[in-house]
Amino acid sequence: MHRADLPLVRVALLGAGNVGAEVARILLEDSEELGDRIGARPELIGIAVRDVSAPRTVDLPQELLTTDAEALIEAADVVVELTGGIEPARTRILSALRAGKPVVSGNKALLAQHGPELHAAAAEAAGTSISYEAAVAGAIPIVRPMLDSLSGDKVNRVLGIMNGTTNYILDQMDSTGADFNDALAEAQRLGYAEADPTADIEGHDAAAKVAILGSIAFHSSYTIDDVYCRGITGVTAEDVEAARDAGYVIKLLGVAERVTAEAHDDGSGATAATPTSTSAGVNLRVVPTMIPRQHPLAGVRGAFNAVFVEAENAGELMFYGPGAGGAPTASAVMGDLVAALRRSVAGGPAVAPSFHAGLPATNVDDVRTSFSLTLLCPDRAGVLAAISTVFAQHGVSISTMQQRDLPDAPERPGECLAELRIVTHRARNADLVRTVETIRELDEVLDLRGLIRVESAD
Ligand SMILES: NC(=O)c1ccc[n+]([C@@H]2O[C@H](COP(=O)([O-])OP(=O)(O)OC[C@H]3O[C@@H](n4cnc5c(N)ncnc54)[C@H](O)[C@@H]3O)[C@@H](O)[C@H]2O)c1
Ligand SMILES: N[C@@H](CCO)C(=O)O
Ligand code: NA
Repeated sequence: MHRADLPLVRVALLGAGNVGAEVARILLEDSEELGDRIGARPELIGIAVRDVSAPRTVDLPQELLTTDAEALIEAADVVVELTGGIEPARTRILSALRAGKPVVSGNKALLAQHGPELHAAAAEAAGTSISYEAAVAGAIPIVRPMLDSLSGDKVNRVLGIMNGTTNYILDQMDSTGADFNDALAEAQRLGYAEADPTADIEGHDAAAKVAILGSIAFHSSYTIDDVYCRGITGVTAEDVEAARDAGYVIKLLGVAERVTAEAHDDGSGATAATPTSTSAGVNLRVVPTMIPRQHPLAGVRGAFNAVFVEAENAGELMFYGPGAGGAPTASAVMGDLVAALRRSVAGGPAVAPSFHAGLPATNVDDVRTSFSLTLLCPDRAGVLAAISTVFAQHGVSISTMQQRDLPDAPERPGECLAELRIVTHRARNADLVRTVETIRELDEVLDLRGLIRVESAD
């Protein structure tokens, strides 16, 4: 068909911030080429903003700006939501879906909290869809490969660096020896972290992405409340240095993994002290984790993201690239928009993701990982025996123990102290927590620090 004869599709854009302004730019610059790809020319009919006179990162035609988002949605064929937050984004998306209009969104906070409701609304209005590639790891294609390319496989684990701000901070701490506060200040100066970086450094942003990706990977609906979440504010320069000395790097990992009822044997011969009848399900968590320097995720530097997928038939896959930023995230939004419009042009109902499996989210108590911890002790006979007895009592098996003598420690002038770095075999989280509580009470232990999970230690 000649370009001039292509039908028009009316696109409403909600939000003209970092990502929205870039989406508007691409739509305005590339609409003819995109029209050829879609078979209909996308026409940006308006951009809903809060303040039409606010400064923008991209020069946008003033006549497209409006504060009446509802009228704009009403007039459109497809809606792109890039305002963020729960309301009014949720209500606006629901009204568009109920009117049969496809929606593209980057709103991870909303998807991680109200995903089931939004998917249900899309499914009820046959022919429509909600797409959100931008919501997980920005530009990296991961949502659609999980939905489509891996839909015939069985995913066992998804492991990712899904927050650029925290990866930048941990990378700075690792490569320059900076402490947490200095690295955070640098991340803010470079514009990676928000002025209020809480959602990034406390792990909430990554937890939202784990809920979204875990739902797709395991064909079950999860929300952010199902994700056990620990941020990086407690990670010290000493932890990072100790990890480096032992051949590891600390990353904030988002994990969604299949838990089977049989996954109890750690290969060490130790018997767990508490019953371990784990029910099958999926564990979802965000935790600072030591990973070996040779692991593919260890090489993910700066503000980059990566997602590592282990699937039964595909084996190990890694998806890597920019996880944030206006133009990169706009690329993911545009991919979803083109795909949704191609479907509309072709006709027929949209294909909904399947969440039929209903695998329950499991409690973190039953998760089995290795742990690293450092103890400060007096250097005298019987100390090691007392400590290792507590580990044995709780069924936690020690994999490696390194001793460093500290003859001049300020804690006890004139006394010989030793620092013990212990890495355990895989153990249940609950058993490890009890071990640590008991060890803290021992007279032989002056300090316990650097308690961090370890991936792939045995
Ligand atoms: N920036 C990134 O790198 C990135 C990456 C992935 C996903 N996302 C997601 O994309 C979305 C947009 O992110 P952003 O970085 O562009 O945020 P932003 O804060 O730069 O932009 C949001 C814009 O929406 C406007 N807005 C807020 N409420 C509104 C309302 N009720 N009506 C009209 N306009 C309203 C704000 O004034 C602001 O200009 C968010 O959901 C975010 O989580 C962002
Ligand atoms: N704040 C997020 C933006 C992308 O979701 C990050 O640092 O990765
Ligand atoms: Na993505």
